[in-house]
Amino acid sequence: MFSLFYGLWKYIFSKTEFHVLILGIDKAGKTTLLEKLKSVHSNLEGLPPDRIIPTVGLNIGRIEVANSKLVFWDLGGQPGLRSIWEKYYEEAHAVIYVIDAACPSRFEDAKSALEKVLRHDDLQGAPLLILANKQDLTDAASAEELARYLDLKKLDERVYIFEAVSAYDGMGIKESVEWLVEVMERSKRTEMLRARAGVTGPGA
Ligand SMILES: Nc1nc2c(ncn2[C@@H]2O[C@H](COP(=O)(O)OP(=O)(O)OP(=O)(O)O)[C@@H](O)[C@H]2O)c(=O)[nH]1
Ligand SMILES: [Mg+2]
Repeated sequence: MFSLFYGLWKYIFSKTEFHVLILGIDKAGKTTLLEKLKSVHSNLEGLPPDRIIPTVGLNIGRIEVANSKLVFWDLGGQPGLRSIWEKYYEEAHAVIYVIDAACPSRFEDAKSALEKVLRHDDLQGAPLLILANKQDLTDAASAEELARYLDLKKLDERVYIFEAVSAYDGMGIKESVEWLVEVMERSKRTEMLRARAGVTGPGA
């Protein structure tokens, strides 16, 4: 009896943990975004932009939003490091794909790297948040312009959105994370990952 109540208590009060991959080509602003996410959503001060160096390994950031814990995995985007991305796909609930919206000469590279991510079987059904970053710069493309440019095919049933953000001043970041949490909570991908981890209802 006790274990039934304990199971129920745990089920109701434990926060769901979501793993979110932050991908994008080098210099898109992924690590700067991660640091801003931490300062917007927790009391922790993130690293200031001038202390951030290009990522070679993995940066991890944790925040809590409403009833959920989010663990972000930020990977390096240099061409030689992109082959590491797929090692994290299986465990990811969702993907944030960051693009430097002020650098049109790299849109093609960003597009083909994203298409490759979307083709991978291990990311099937993962919700996708595409960020048109660096909106603080006057020549940055808007979310709509970027969406038109990328003209993504093969999104099939995937839930996705384009958002305009600035990892410098924080524009659009709160709304983006709220969207992500909402879609992850009701995504089939989350159900699938839960089932695989053996997490079920109160009896578990
Ligand atoms: N103006 C502006 N610059 C930004 C913004 N976000 C990042 N940057 C700058 O863009 C450059 C690259 O930022 P990073 O966060 O290191 O980029 P990254 O995507 O993590 O790069 P890799 O780790 O090499 O994959 C740095 O000079 C940042 O200061 C932004 O929102 N606005
Ligand atoms: Mg980085």
